[in-house]
Amino acid sequence: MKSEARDLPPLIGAGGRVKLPGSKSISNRVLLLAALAEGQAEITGLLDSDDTRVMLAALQALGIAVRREGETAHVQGGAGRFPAAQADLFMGNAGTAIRPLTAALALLGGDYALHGVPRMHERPIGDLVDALRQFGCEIRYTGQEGYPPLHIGASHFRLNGDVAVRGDVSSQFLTALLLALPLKASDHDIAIAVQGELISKPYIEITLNLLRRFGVQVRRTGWERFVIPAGSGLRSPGRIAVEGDASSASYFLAAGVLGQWHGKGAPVRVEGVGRDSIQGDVAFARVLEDLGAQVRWGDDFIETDGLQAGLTALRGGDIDCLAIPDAAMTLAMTALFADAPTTLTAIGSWRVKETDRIHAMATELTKLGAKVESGPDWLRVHPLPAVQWRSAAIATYDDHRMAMCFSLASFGHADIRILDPGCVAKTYPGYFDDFARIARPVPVIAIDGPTASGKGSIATAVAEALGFVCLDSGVLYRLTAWEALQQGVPLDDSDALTRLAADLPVTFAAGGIVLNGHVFDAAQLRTEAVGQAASTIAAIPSVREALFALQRSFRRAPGLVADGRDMGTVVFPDAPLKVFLTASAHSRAERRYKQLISQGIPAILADVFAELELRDARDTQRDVAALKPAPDAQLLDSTDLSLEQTVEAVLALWRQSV
Ligand SMILES: Nc1ncnc2c1ncn2[C@@H]1O[C@H](COP(=O)(O)OP(=O)(O)OP(=O)(O)O)[C@@H](O)[C@H]1O
Ligand SMILES: Nc1ccn([C@@H]2O[C@H](COP(=O)(O)O)[C@@H](O)[C@H]2O)c(=O)n1
Repeated sequence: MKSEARDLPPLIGAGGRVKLPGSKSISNRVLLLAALAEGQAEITGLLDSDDTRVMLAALQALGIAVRREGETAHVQGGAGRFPAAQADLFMGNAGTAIRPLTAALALLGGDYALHGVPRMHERPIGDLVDALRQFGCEIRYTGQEGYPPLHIGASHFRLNGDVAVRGDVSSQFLTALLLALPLKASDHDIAIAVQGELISKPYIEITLNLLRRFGVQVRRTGWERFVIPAGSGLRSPGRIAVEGDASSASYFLAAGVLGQWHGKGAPVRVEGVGRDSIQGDVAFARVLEDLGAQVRWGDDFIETDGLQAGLTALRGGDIDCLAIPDAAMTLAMTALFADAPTTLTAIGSWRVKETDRIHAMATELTKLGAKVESGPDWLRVHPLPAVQWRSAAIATYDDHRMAMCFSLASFGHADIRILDPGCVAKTYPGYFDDFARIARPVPVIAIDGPTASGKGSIATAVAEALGFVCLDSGVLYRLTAWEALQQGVPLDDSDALTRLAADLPVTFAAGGIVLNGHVFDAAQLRTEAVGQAASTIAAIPSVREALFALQRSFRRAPGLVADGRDMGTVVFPDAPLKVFLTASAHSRAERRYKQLISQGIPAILADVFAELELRDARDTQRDVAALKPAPDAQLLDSTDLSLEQTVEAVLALWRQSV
């Protein structure tokens, strides 16, 4: 089931610390090794995500006793066998679970069915199956040849020289064999010969490192031949800690660079990986450093802090990503902010990941306005100038890394909506909450209140004092009403009014409002007829919805002051300062009366008062986005304050809030 879309506020900076969730690659390898080993294992820092749950559920279905307490799991090893000789195993879309389990089950033999989500059935496994068949394993494709689902039958284990496995499609095939073959190496050396250039070598390093922890010393000749020595057997190390996930670290490390030079930021530190990490994706931080980022390394942390002295943007260039296929996706995002095109090479494996990531990345970057080129195993991303950014709803293709990567687009100059953000549960269920904790959104001062309370005048003065952008949201309702009156659209024709609002041909230039390509005399909007019509159509939910994105598009660095009726309650609910500005009805009527007269618009005070009360009633009593203070709004009564005093009061509240 798809999750609800998530709108990300544009960001002006980033700063803080993130404790990384456990590494997916380490978690699933350690779980399998512990399940097959002799003895009990206590695994700390274990990742809790879809992919690790899939592995845990499979191991339990295979009869392994696992007790979980938060991030710690206690596994009673099966000492080289699974108690259940028969099982039906759902593998979701977890490549790190299905591949090594297939190898272990096939070598042990039994009656096992392995299947997953539809995408899993499109991810190749034929090279692994071919390798296992050389050992006499019985494996049958129950769907499409070369892909899951699979049925595993009896094992007629035999050794016949080196076993060949391809290394150029996925390194997980080799990992699967390395993890499972100690089960059969009691009497003989078992050798694996890798065919083709091995990709993702650092992931093989993780596998070898963890095998060592479980007592198996694999010998290797370069990256072509691996030998599991006779007499090898898996023995639990007792306690084993899982490092933080280095691929997940990449988003925060990128944020620490983009956030610092785009505005307000402090360093961003990820905790759980450091200079001695066994994960290859920590090399992402070195790549960032080469591109011009300031990076600091600790034993258990990595920190980024903007750009190196003298730089104004990250450098572009060609980057060989063979060793960092997952974290390389993050480089496609930082490339938007570089000073020259960035070409990611050796990323052919992206084609067979959770989705075709080269296609997905190119498609979604293009939506933002970026120029992107791609080939079978490469992707070139051109820098995206501020004025060319387009707001976009980003599709995530049921791929956690697509969702996490595109959170970085919120450092750009557009509004970003992430579709189906829940797909991050595969490896990082709390990602968006952690990202929000280090993100510094473009600040908004929301000023709401009744008619003629002074919102517009105060908002303009506050914006000027702070150098912020100013949005008078009432103008959008007034413009829609004005167009409706011009075109003779009845004020109860909600469909026609919604179309008018959605296609409002308006831009806001330094010289004022440009409507239908012409500078518009804003005084025409200030008549009471337009005001009443505006408040009538403002009660139509679809009209409000149609104006929503336009209002949010005003939130740009360095900040926004927005005035209206629902700025703090609906449009910018995360505004760090919300002011509800009031004044007595009498003083508001008097102010409006004086304002109209000073503008040469004839008015009668009693009429102004009556119309103001009518509009107040309509605005406060409507069903949708009714005028009311947000629960966290500061109430400010300006009845006895001058304009200047009111401005100062708002500025004082702002100073207190930052
Ligand atoms: N504190 C104040 N003291 C005296 N006059 C004020 C004060 N605040 C605003 N005014 C004046 O009141 C008039 C109405 O203010 P303004 O147009 O800013 O109100 P508003 O809340 O934006 O109204 P609307 O909702 O109708 O757009 C202006 O002439 C403005 O100068
Ligand atoms: N956020 C807003 C702003 C305005 N309205 C409606 O538009 C009318 C005109 O607004 P002014 O601030 O220019 O007077 C107003 O009476 C509201 O009905 C709104 O609903 N939400």
